[in-house]
Amino acid sequence: MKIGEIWSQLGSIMASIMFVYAMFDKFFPPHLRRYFLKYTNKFSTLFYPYIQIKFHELSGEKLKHSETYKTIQTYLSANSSQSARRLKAEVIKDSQNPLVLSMDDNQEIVDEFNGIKVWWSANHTTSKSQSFSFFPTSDEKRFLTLTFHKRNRDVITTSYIQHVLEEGKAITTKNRQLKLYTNNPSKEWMRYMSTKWSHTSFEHPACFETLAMEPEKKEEIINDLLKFKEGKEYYTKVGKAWKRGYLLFGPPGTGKSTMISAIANFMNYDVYDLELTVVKDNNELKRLLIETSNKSIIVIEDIDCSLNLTGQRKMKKENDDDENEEKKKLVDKAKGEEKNESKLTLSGLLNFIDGIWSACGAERIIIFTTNFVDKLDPALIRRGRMDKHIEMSYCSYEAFKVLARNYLDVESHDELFPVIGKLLEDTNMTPADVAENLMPKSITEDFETCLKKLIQSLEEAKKKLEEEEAKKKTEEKVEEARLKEEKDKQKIAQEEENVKANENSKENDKENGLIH
Ligand SMILES: Nc1ncnc2c1ncn2[C@@H]1O[C@H](COP(=O)(O)OP(=O)(O)OP(=O)(O)O)[C@@H](O)[C@H]1O
Ligand SMILES: [Mg+2]
Repeated sequence: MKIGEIWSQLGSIMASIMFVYAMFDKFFPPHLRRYFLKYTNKFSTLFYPYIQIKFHELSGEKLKHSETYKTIQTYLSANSSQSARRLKAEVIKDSQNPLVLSMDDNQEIVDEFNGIKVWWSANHTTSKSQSFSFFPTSDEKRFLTLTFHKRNRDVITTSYIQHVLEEGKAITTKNRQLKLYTNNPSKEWMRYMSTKWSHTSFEHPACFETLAMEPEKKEEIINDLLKFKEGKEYYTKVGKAWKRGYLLFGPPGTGKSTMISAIANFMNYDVYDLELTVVKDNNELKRLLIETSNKSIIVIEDIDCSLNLTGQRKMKKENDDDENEEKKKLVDKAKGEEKNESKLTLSGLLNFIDGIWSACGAERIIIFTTNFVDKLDPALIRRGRMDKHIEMSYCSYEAFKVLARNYLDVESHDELFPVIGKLLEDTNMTPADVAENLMPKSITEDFETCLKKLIQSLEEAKKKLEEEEAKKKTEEKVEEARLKEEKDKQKIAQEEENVKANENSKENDKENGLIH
């Protein structure tokens, strides 16, 4: 018989005694009751070498649902679905696995930690509500009981419980359905909602395995993310806010947005897609920031197009050395606007990134994307703000191999892969275009047809590029010839002028009698 069962039977005996005790409550004088309790307790502790800890479902004065109870339940559910005989099924909101199985009441499961055995059981007590109500409810109290030998008290109360809570939290985070938040109110009524963000579930399937880019570069990003995720102590030690900024830049279709989704899935973070063009002023930006949660990614796509932030910054700089009255007036105006926070400004955005931003949250990543990195104000993308600059480039051979595996399940092809590799070197094709060519358009298209289709596209692209280069060269030559002609003309004109000037001077000399 299991330890838990033995002691649950002993418990029933004790309960029967207590019942008898309760029945005769009225007839026992109080001092006899005290003796009875004292000796029954002594009796049980003498022979009972186990310690029990109860974790109640409802806790605190207001009987709120206990987070600890939920976390332990999550930890146990992984174990109980295999070992408990009677299970309870629950549907959990916002979870990737909405159906959660946990052990049913009075079931018991065994867990092991560093070679120590412990027993968990799910229990409940029911007592009828004494107070009058139109909707009588039975007062049911649920709790989980942890039983362990008293010789293991220290390990269990310090390390084991900590381990259970950490594991439970990790499982909750892993199973959490990610959310995609946006501040772009698509519906008019949303403008009047108290919260500035609306959300939907984030279900983008992108991941690092399917992201096409050079393996070393990918590895470097993954390592950077892992270091960030596990960097709580490090960031505290160096006195830096636990945040990291990434700048993704490159031509359209090179995978910047796909990379953001891959990062979100890898880190298990929610995504806040911040649309700056609809943010009224700096105050609204602050409010939006305060409403974001930890473990999240704040994304500003196409930062170069979002606002004319560069202009304002430049105006401010120019003021330092330029005395021009007109400019000064403009700068004062911009400063006034910043002061009143009546507009969204570059300094507002910089504050968003490293001012109050640092103080009101942890474990957050901010990502900017742009097609034109040179257009951005250096202040916006300097290290410390945007810690890592990642260039998303045209499709390389290594990136193509990832796409071929994703789209065609092909790892290599002796004949066609080298041709594609060579053509990719000679052209600038984005991973988006390569992917489009590789995608079978009908069930009759096999992988070789798709690879040949890509080769054809690459050859066309190469031809186009060569034609463009040839055209450019011809134009350059024409321009060169035009310049040469102009120069020659100028030279001839100059020479003619010189001859004329010479003749004039000779004539003058003749008139003056210097030449006979
Ligand atoms: N590096 C890549 N790896 C895998 N797929 C990619 C990659 N780049 C592009 N793609 C494919 O091309 C599509 C477009 O890519 P994506 O939207 O990520 O490009 P982008 O760089 O964000 O472009 P834009 O600058 O126009 O926003 C994606 O849906 C994806 O299927
Ligand atoms: Mg994009």
